[in-house]
Amino acid sequence: MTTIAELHDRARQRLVPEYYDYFAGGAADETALADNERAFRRLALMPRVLRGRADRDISVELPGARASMPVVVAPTAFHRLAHPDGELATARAAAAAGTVLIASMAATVGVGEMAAAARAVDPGAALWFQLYLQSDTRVTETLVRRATDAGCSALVVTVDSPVFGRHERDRRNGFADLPAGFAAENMRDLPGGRRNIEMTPMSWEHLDRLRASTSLPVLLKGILHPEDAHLAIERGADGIVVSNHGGRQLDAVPASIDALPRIAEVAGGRVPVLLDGGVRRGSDVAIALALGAVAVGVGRPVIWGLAADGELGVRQVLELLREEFDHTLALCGGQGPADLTRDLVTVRGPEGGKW
Ligand SMILES: Cc1cc2nc3c(=O)[nH]c(=O)nc-3n(C[C@H](O)[C@H](O)[C@H](O)COP(=O)(O)O)c2cc1C
Ligand SMILES: CCCCC(=O)C(=O)O
Repeated sequence: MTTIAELHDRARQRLVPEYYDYFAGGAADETALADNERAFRRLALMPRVLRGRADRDISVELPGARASMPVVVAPTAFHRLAHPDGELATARAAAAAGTVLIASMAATVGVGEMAAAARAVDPGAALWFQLYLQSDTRVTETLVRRATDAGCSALVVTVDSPVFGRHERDRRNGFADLPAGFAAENMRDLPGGRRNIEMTPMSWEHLDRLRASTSLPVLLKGILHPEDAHLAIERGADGIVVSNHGGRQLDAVPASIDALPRIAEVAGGRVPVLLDGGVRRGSDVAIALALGAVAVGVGRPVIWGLAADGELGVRQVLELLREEFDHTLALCGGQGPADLTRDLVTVRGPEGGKW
């Protein structure tokens, strides 16, 4: 397999069709889903010449972790629907790639087991834990404790989901919940049961409470409005993930990459800004970094790798992105991520719309 697109094709052939639709689908008309990828194709890189060096270093410093490349694994639910090894395979592959795995609260393997699988590959493996704040604060506290005990080095609170997105493929397929035999293992023994992950409206005060209850860095995932980035930083967030949830929440939103520049401007380097949504090529990673991200997350590509070939497939996805990003950096005349500056990105077509 030489591209993520090929792994996607293989995954499509292998997956149960209803599960494929769950993973691949977006909300409503899937406008945002499609635009996440298309928006990258509307942008271009303006390479610099005669300043290259052969000793490139693509590692990046992130909250509670150093990653071997500016690509991390975005949190996605229900990996055992993609492959019997589920999140264990994903965790091993992320550890082998030396990058951060953001464990989903809705994982079908508990975060402790994921961490153990990752650390068997690399004792220094870094995991973050993604969280939907629950209205019962005891549930949230227990989840934070489980993540902390597992050695997670940051929390990622998903803030774009006051309600579930309208996944119309799932409605058509009658896919409403995890099938029998699978469970959201992080919810084990919690009130509400293992299947019952709540998405409910939350406020900045809930976040204050979470921050007061943990010493872990807290990143907010799912910010698109620059004013929310401003508020997040004011309220002490340790990082921002610009994301439209892979086009699975509100459909009428911009592509993640189109929302990034203004948020990066607001952040002004005070906190790290990450981005996810539509990253399929190393050049997408380079564009996101040039527009102000310190790293990107990949969601579906990891699932395609997992469904195509388990741990090996996920490793392939991550190594393809590493190779492609490093290659792009070289072609742009860069030695490291810091060389990818905003002036390197342009909109396709003649500048100003005229030759
Ligand atoms: C099948 C699937 C499940 C997801 N589950 C979660 C989740 O449990 N928590 C979360 O914060 N985001 C979740 N996301 C969103 C991803 O973290 C990420 O924002 C998105 O997938 C990025 O877009 P990409 O798939 O184009 O890379 C999910 C996305 C997909 C596709
Ligand atoms: C309770 C599962 C949430 C998964 C999710 O965030 C998604 O499917 O987008």
